Amino acid sequence: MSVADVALSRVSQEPVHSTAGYCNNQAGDSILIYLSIAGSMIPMRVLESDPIASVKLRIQTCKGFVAKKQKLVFGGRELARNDSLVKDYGIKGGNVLHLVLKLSDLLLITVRSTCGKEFELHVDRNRNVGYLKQRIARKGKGFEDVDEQEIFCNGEKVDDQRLVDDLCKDNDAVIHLVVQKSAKVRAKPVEKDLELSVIAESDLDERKGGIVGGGEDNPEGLHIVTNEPFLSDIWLKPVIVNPKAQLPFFAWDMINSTFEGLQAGNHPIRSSEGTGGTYFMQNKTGFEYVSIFKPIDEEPMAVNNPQGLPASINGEGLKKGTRVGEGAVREVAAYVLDHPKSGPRSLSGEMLGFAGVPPTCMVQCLHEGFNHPDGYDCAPENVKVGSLQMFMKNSGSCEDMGPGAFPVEQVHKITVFDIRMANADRHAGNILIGKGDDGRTVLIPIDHGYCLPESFEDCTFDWLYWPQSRKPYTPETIAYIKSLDAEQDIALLKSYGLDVPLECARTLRISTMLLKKGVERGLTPLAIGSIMCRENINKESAIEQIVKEAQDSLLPGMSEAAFIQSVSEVLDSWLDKLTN
Ligand SMILES: Nc1ncnc2c1ncn2[C@@H]1O[C@H](COP(=O)(O)OP(=O)(O)OP(=O)(O)O)[C@@H](O)[C@H]1O
Repeated sequence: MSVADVALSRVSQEPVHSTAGYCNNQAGDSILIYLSIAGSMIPMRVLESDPIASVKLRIQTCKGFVAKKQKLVFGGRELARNDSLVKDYGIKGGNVLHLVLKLSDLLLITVRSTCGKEFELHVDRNRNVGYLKQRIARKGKGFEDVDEQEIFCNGEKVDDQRLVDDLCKDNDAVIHLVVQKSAKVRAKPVEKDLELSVIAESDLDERKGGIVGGGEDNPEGLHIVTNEPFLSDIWLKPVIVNPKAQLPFFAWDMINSTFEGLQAGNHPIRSSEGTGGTYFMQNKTGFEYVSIFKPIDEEPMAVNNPQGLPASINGEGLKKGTRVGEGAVREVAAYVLDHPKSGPRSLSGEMLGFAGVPPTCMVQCLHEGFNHPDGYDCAPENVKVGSLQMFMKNSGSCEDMGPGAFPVEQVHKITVFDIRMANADRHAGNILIGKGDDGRTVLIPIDHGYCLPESFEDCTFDWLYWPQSRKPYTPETIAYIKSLDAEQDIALLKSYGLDVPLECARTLRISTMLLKKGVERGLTPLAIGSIMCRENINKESAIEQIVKEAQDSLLPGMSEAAFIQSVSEVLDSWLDKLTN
């Protein structure tokens, strides 16, 4: 069921007393709230003592939206804690909850040959069968000629105009792709994705050298428009605040490929997942995604947010201690601070750091394909500023499977990053699952718009509940943690022109300190992470209490350094009590 399928009437101005058609619950402390989704209002009865998880389950039962694909927002705050109660969030009768659905746009299609070789394709579910054939053809190996491919679904030939999404509607359907003269490909939907199995009539794959990637274009040269910006209706250039902090070559490659894609007429594709405006940017062939663009004016609660979230009243973002419009800067900061084991990356340095945050930079981009609710022309006010992040090939997110299979060191690198950055948005959907060169599972952390908040209130880490977080850090990871230096990190951000407000710099100092002191005492990721996260929404975390105690012990007018020293002492005695 898609959002558009929810044909619901708007809420009436009068309180609604009839329960006909509602998600109903008759118990004593029940209240009537409204769910706002895609411009419609759904009345719904819940108990004030209901956990948020039950509210989501009720929405699932009544409306068919799977609970883990739901994001609920009330009063400018995401109801991120499933075990917290409706009343904990201050929700009262008559209140409106905004429901955002995290629908996956990309289908992972696995093409498997009888020789045991396979390749994967990511295809937007809104593309048609003709496009799917072209993607298969680009992989070579006997499929080159699109005209030789025929796709059958439930015994009927599917024409090229049919949407890929339609092929996955019926989970029992078997789809066949017949490649005339050479091979057959059979496909069946596997949960949300599609698996194609190739039944070659000969050992064609072998003769052609096996199944490998389709020789992606590797555009050379720079195609960034650097002269007058508004001569063209397409515009993309990096935002470089400090000219001395140059962009590495791989960031330029990403920007160039993205620009070529736009120039070739390949429009940004808006993700239906997530609470903000997030766009998949294509390369010039239109067959590959190159990057992810997140404009600041389309962030959750920002004025041009396309997901229907109301604008923030006081400027505060969806998570406590963050501000609307700062998400892109935080995304860039997260990449800059995720330095490799060898230290902060230099120009020729490694692309990925310790945790593997995808390369991210700040850009400005003009294109009609973004959300322009007031209309579009090639005017300066329509230029969007935002973060551009490298698209990472993946087979879904950690939300799609149980955590048992994730390698310990992959989970640990993310725990280090999240604690250090006091990440307020680390749910399993924000970790993609990729494959390293050696074929092993790699976890890819994304979505860092709520890192380094001004306070620790909303820090939550899904990995706290994963078995890997109970295992101690390895000596290599401990060595990396010991090498971290918050003062150097703050200076590094400044060298990129990213001015860190005092409160955010303080967060970085305290969280780095907690991480270092924690490993010195042999604590596990679970033990350290639990100090940073609230057990429930109304109980302050240990780190919040420590910060408060340090603040209380300070005399007015004392320096930041004195404050940090005070936090250090309180933290030491807290940890001593914990470990003795
Ligand atoms: N670097 C990336 N590589 C590949 N896919 C990505 C990348 N970044 C984001 N995506 C895809 O885009 C989707 C939306 O991105 P993201 O979660 O960052 O958006 P958001 O609006 O900030 O979401 P949220 O509501 O979780 O905060 C992701 O679920 C993922 O499928």
